[in-house]
Amino acid sequence: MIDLESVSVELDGRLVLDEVTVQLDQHRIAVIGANGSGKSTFARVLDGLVAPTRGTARVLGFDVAREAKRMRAEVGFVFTNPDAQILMPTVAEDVRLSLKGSGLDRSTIDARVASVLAAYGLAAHADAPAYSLSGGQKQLLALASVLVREPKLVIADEPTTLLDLGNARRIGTLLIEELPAQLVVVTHDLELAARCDIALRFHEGRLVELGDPAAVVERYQREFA
Ligand SMILES: Nc1ncnc2c1ncn2[C@@H]1O[C@H](COP(=O)(O)OP(=O)(O)OP(=O)(O)O)[C@@H](O)[C@H]1O
Repeated sequence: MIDLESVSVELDGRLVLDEVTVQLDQHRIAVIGANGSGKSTFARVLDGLVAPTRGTARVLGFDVAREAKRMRAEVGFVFTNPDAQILMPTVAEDVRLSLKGSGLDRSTIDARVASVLAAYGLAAHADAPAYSLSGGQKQLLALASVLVREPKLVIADEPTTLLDLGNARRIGTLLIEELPAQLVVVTHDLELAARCDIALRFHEGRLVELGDPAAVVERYQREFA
């Protein structure tokens, strides 16, 4: 459950989120809108990466400003650029790092890492250097490293932007149809947005529309017709 009450964010003295109030319990939540409209800032508030300047934000029952550390144990954030989150030299080590401190025993960790690498088509690259992967494979690795922790909520900021059509479809289907967790996806891919359960549209820092994704997408497209 996501519950924002009059959340405003000011960065460098500029209002980038303006009094956002919203409650969301849908499984697949799309966030759309023009460049600079505040989508990424909204996503970062949900993960505690950006603190509200005013208002309160609760995610999975946690106050994001005061309980960010506990909340992050349950939330996975996927960045647009996978290089921002790939930390370890090899593919398998990067996935394994996500389970550090999980309290799981070694054989359970081995099994989880192997199963996630297989699920994302990366098993053959397990011992390869992460830098040797293609952009799409890196995005798959970034996702695998987040999802191996089995978060309850996944926040993905434009996860298909860097991908070719095949990989974008593959990741889109994985996120929309296969991911067990709740998903918030910030995207310019309006087809992907339309496949969600609800869409939110931001404009100049304000949440200007939310509802049936096909209808929200259609009205957005009509503005540019
Ligand atoms: N750290 C920062 N300091 C100052 N301004 C910022 C900062 N981060 C973002 N902004 C500004 O806040 C506004 C909203 O940015 P945000 O990244 O949330 O938009 P967005 O809708 O995700 O855009 P895009 O589609 O281009 O990714 C922009 O005008 C941006 O320049």
